[in-house]
Amino acid sequence: MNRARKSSGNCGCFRNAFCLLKPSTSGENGESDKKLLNSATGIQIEEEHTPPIRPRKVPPLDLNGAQQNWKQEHEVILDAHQRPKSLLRRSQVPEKSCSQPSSPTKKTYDNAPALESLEKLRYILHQLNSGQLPLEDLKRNIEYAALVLETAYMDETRRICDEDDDLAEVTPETVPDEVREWLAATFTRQNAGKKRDKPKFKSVANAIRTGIFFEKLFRKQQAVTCPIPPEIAELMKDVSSWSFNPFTLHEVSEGHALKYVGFELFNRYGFMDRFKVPLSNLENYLAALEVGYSKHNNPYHNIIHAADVTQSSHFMLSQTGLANSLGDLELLAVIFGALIHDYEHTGHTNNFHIQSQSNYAMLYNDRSVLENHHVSSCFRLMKEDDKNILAHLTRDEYKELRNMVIEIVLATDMSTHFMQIKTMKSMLSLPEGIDKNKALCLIVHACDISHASKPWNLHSRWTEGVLEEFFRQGDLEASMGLPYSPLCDRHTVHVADSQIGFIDFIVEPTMVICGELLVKMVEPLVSLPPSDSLFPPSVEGEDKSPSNALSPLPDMRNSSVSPSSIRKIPLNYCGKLDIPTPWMKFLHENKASWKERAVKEEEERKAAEAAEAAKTEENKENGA
Ligand SMILES: Nc1nc2c(ncn2[C@@H]2O[C@@H]3COP(=O)(O)O[C@H]3[C@H]2O)c(=O)[nH]1
Repeated sequence: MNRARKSSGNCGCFRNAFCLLKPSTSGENGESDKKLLNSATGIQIEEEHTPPIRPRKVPPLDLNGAQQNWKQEHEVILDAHQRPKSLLRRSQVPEKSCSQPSSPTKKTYDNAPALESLEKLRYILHQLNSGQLPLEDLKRNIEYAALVLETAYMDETRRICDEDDDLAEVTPETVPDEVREWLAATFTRQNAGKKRDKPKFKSVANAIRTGIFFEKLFRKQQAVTCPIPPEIAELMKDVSSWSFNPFTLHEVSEGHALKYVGFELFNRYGFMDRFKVPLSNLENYLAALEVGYSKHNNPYHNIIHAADVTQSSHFMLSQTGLANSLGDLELLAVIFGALIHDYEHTGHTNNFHIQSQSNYAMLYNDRSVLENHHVSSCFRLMKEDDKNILAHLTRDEYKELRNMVIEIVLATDMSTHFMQIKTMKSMLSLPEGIDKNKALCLIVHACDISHASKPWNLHSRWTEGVLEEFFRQGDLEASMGLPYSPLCDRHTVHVADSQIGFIDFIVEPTMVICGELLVKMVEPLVSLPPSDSLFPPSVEGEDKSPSNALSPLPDMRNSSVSPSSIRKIPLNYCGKLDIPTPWMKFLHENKASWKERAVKEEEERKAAEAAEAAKTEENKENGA
């Protein structure tokens, strides 16, 4: 069999070839550009002969001659197109294996190296099964086989680009003169200014086709990442910190905190490639979310709150080791659920909607009125093709994700709070495992009220916002003749006391349970024998639902983030599991701050009451 034909071309990865296709204004010697362009892309600009691509020289490893014997026992049977059809022992091999009829005009492409590497791979398998193949040999042979297959692929690619009959697809009228001029001037480095005979149609058409071909090939190979401007990327260095400041992000991004938290986390979790999320759809979807979160100008339930809850959920997943026991779909459910969880919040409580018999209350029969609206309208948004970020999920993946996201968003309804805590407490006390969906729901719910466990500068700002939102509702209730909802009468609320109660009875118990939940879910990963991967091996009969599908996280070599930053297990210097719970420290600090303020507020109230009493007294005397 003849060997693979050699070329003088650079057969680097497709990316190199693609770069050569960029309009080159540089380059001293047009000839060398042409040669590079020809060999890397197979475009016939002027030369008739198109040299094939040469595989990088990697000497195949002789598996100490044993392989030769193995080859003597086996024969790779080729089909009519010289493609490996089967691998048979010699005794079963038919008399004459068919071979591709070679025609003088038709270019023949030699599959010998590919076949050889196929045999090698089969032999390696054979050796592996008998446990006789050293790892080093395995590595070098697989590397060689991969190179050969890449070469075969490049040759095949050239064949596609070179075929005359395809040119019919690119009809002359689709290549207007100015494009032709540009292509000739760009790809052939002829002086575009002076009059010259037109380049051959075939080479220009090839240039178009090959450019499109490599563009697609390049995109396919290139991990899709959402664009993040440098000043935002700088802030995102803290995106995995519990003290991340979403207010600063919102200011620096000029009101797009949610968009950039979405972009950053979709990049870090590799969702764009894993779920083939079209970048423009994600941009459109996040923009629509930001419009929804801004609809009612809420001082609390707005873009920044959604960004805050999403970023806090990211911390829970990536900094505690939890991500290691979750599949890609579960990770997406948490991040996506957090992004959408308060979409188009009206700035009122569910109780207000029910008492005022609002349209939403009618629509959802007084059941988790706002939460139903959030999740329903966010899935409806994706029915618009240009916002459908889940378009490329399989049917099963979509079904599974939708189910998890609905549960997560509905679980942010405070009316389910105590039931969630009670259920989780009992699950934690039992030896059986934790219901994963309930765990994810609790994580996002905890993040939804977690600002009380953030640094004071953040918590105090959130408190202002949420209470102002309560007070606006109270003003509305008063104007509607409705009784004030709890904490909504701006004239009577004791802010510090109410916050101490919020922390003591709601937030702290939730965060404590969260911490216990994380230990229960992550500890088993650490006690696995070191040879096991970080991902629990699939147990016989375990459901193979899409959410358990795990894929390696994106190659973040070009980013400041290493894959381990999502799926790292927090161990201390003794190798013991040490899950960070920064929220506990801030909860205690914030409670102490509120206690101090409560004293001051009480003093101020007393002073105000005394002054009021004195004023009343004075009025009496004057009046009397
Ligand atoms: N009292 C009090 N309630 C809060 C605070 N932050 C959030 N909440 C309430 O917790 C609820 C969580 O769910 P929502 O976001 O729908 O609405 C939130 C508010 O009603 C706070 O700082 N103080």
